[in-house]
Amino acid sequence: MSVSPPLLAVEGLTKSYGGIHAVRGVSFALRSGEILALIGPNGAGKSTCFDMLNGQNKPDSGHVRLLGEETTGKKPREIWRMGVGRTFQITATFATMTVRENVQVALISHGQQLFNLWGSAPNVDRNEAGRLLELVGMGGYADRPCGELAYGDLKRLELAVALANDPKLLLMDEPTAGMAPRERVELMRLTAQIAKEKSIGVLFTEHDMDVVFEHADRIIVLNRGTLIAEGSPAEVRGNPQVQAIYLGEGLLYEGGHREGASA
Ligand SMILES: Nc1ncnc2c1ncn2[C@@H]1O[C@H](COP(=O)(O)OP(=O)(O)OP(=O)(O)O)[C@@H](O)[C@H]1O
Repeated sequence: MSVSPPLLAVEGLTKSYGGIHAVRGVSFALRSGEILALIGPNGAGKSTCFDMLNGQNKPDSGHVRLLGEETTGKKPREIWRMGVGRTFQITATFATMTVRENVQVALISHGQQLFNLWGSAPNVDRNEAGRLLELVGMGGYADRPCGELAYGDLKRLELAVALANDPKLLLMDEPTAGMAPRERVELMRLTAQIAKEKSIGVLFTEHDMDVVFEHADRIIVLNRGTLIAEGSPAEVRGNPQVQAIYLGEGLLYEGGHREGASA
């Protein structure tokens, strides 16, 4: 009986900068529909790891596979075309375009349609853009210029833009950075709901431990480039090694002050 490969399989991923071992032999897997958080203190290697998954950085060794297909060494655009979407720490939208047009541009890009950005974009994929905006609760904002949006709304728009690619895997680098606490929980609740409905796997890094422990199905913990723990939120919270690296930050205790601490 053949076993289908996981959505994302990471094997022995390694990257050094001169004498700095940023990521050392990291391996993990992610299933469709699963929400996996990647946490660790500052300098743990989270961003380096992320950038190797989306093709922005080349590993020294190791493999990344999407549904069994090698993505290692491919360019970001090729990896995106294979079904890996991403959202950014700093929102990447066109301020002078409307909210709907921003999603249309992403849809056009996905469909590889040729167009004149300022000429015909408003007529292309209008309905699909509207549907995606409804999905993230932004239907009422469709005709507003993006530059007028509040930060939390921009993040929801960014989610709609990432979904325009119909991704199998969504990489979210600190998706709630800069948001108010209530907005953070709301954005991740929405992301988790959409991921479950559409069977999208989500890998995210996050500084807010409330968001991590509330929304992740599973957590992996990096420290100095090495994966030191992996498990359910309860398992990771109770892991003595994890507690030791976060000691003093009050991160892992129910009801403790967790705001603003480093992921
Ligand atoms: N381009 C680079 N050149 C040299 N060293 C780098 C480079 N990028 C990262 N590093 C080093 O690699 C290690 C891991 O960095 P990385 O940014 O991946 O950690 P991180 O967990 O994302 O940290 P943070 O939470 O602060 O963003 C750090 O010691 C960092 O200084």
